[in-house]
Amino acid sequence: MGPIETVKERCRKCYSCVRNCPVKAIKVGPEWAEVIHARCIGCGKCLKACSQKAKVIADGIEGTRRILADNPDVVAVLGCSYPAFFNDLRPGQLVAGLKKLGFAEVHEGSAGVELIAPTYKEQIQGPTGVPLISSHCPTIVDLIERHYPQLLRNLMPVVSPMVALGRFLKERRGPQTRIIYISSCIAGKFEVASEEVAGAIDLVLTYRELSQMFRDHGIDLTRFGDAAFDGRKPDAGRLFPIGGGPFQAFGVRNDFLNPDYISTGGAESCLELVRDLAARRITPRWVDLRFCEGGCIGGPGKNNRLTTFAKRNLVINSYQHQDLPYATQDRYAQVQPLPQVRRRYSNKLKRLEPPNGESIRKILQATNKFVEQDEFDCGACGYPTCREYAVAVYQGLAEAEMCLPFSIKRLEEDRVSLTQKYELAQRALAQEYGDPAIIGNDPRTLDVLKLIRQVGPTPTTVLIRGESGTGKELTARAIHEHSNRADKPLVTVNCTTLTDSLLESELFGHKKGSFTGAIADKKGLFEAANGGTIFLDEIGDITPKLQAELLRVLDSGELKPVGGTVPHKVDVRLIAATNRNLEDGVRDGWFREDLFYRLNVFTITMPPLRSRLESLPQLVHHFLAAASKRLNKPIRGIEDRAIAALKRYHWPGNIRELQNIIERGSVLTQDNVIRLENLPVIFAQLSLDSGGDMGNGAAKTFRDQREKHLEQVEVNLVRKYLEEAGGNVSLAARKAAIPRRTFYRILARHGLKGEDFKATAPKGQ
Ligand SMILES: Nc1ncnc2c1ncn2[C@@H]1O[C@H](COP(=O)(O)OP(=O)(O)OP(=O)(O)O)[C@@H](O)[C@H]1O
Repeated sequence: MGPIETVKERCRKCYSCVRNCPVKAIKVGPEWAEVIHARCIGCGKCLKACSQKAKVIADGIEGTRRILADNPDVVAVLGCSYPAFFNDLRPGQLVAGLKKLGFAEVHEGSAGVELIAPTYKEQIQGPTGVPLISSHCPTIVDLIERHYPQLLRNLMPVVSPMVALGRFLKERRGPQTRIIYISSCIAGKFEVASEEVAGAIDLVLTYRELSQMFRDHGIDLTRFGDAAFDGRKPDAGRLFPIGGGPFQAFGVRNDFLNPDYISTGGAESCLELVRDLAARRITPRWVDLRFCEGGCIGGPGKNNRLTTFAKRNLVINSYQHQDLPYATQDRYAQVQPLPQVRRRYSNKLKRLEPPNGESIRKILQATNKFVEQDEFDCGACGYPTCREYAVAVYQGLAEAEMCLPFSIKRLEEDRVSLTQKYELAQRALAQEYGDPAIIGNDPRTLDVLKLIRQVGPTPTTVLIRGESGTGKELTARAIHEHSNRADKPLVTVNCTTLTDSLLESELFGHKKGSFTGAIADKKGLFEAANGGTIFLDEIGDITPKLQAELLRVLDSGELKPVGGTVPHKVDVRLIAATNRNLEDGVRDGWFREDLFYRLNVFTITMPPLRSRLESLPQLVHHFLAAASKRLNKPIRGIEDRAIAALKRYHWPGNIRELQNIIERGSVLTQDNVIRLENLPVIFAQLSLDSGGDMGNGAAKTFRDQREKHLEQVEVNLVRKYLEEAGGNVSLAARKAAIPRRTFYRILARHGLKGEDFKATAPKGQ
């Protein structure tokens, strides 16, 4: 149990505490980041850094309540820095409030400074041997005991003013006295529990906790009159909490040019100085260090909005105006005999095993850092460099997911891999339940069917070429069906959906540990297709590196998984497809010539739909039947004028586009017959351009034809606006820039309704 605890449920693992902890005393686990008490120096940086308030100071309120309830003789000591934090109250009001809470006496902690001053003076002025480091800041003591034990003998062998005063008070009042020290310092909570000084102070309460107690008891200090302090009245000790204050308090004459005496505060400066001392780069006589910026007035135990300088002024002011109410009791009048103030320190360093170079290399590689340039030292993990982070991972303080660039990349890879798996699953379903028939009775489709029948039963590699949506995959399936491998798997891979490295491992498999995330051996798709066929769709999109590997597999018939050393035989027939011009690729250098010739053994070129329009009606009826089944809707047929319009289109998306249009029309039709109106607007236009029948009988005369044309233009426009507006008539009227009522009239004239267009939100058709 230490002074800083973690509220696990609040921790969001943002690593802010890791980033801000000067001694890296935070261990990040799978769910939260917690303080390692043996390494913690109680500086409170993590408290300030945690926006979620997941780091909290061990509560002192409950303990104080218990002590007050069980003992009649409880003394409150206000830490030296209190004038900087309770600036909106008179000190006498604070004393009155503390007495109201049940404290028997109230003392100023700065009185403790006088108790240690003689020993300090003696030490500083005597032969020192090594540079002395003041020991009144418990964070500095912890820093040296836990992280720089080589400086133990530099630590001033004297207790802090807090402990000295605690001992003094107990000696004067008897051991039944309980002493609560109220401070800005949370490391003091640590200090009072340490073996060397145990018993002097019973509990340390922060200023914030004291304020909370006043609130809990409904005590409004501003209404209180002044009560007097009971202890010894301090003098220069009041300057102790600010940087440089101890010089004054201990009567050390300091000149800023004198390198013998140094006073500094703040984590950075203190760490720098401690490192300098540890490395013997400087040899002053005495250094006065406070881990908090500006001294104890920068302590984390209570926030107020004042700057360090304003707080410093308040402390100086309290020293200069010695008019506080005091009623020093007789037993404290004499400072002699002084309490025992000497103390020793112990080595509390918990050395964690350092990793060797090989372990660091492995950890770095596990987060995609293979060469020095991969080490960004971005600091997002909380460690300033990737190497320090790797050491932390080795020592169990950090985990791989903390590396942000690595995690982002892995998420991206996972996304791509899931997309691929989803596609594979979809294709498998289509294979299982889809209709593999190749429809068409035009000469070019019949040629394709003939080639399929010829090449199917052979082991020959086939390259299928053609525009998108012309049926390349369907053809690949038909070849497999016609082969003597039909009872073996057909594995389809879309080469565009995977990154190069992922595709290689998907195709050829990988060995455990061969790259990040390769947590076990994995078989590749080539192996899954063993005995059957592999269909590599969009083969024109694979990189030259993978082209080389593919060529090697095709030539040798042997497979080597990523990270593996031993190749093994596979018996797989390859069918590849592309809509890219591979000859251009060979010429421009993005496709290997040798692979091109290896694939181009038997080529089937799929004709575009616009060159086999004779088969369009047959295809339409095929897709109608399929849509009818899928939509569970008894579609009876399609109007002739709709077929005629379909035939006039140039079909850039080929058969897939036709299939989609028929499915859309099947959704839209209200009488189970697909009409021209159920097709995208462009088809009505095509029908019009052909001078075709608009559906109301033949158009004979010029006047009739013009009338019909104009009407049809109007219908088309209105339908377009309605489609764009997703059936919302008001919106469609606004888009058309005509009054809503006029728009309604036009709709009524053509028998159109807004709701018929609800499912036809704009698709750019
Ligand atoms: N002749 C055909 N008869 C029946 N359906 C066909 C025909 N040609 C294509 N299709 C259908 O059209 C859709 C597209 O076909 P396929 O996926 O095979 O085309 P593709 O050329 O491989 O397309 P892409 O290049 O975009 O991968 C599929 O649903 C397929 O079933």
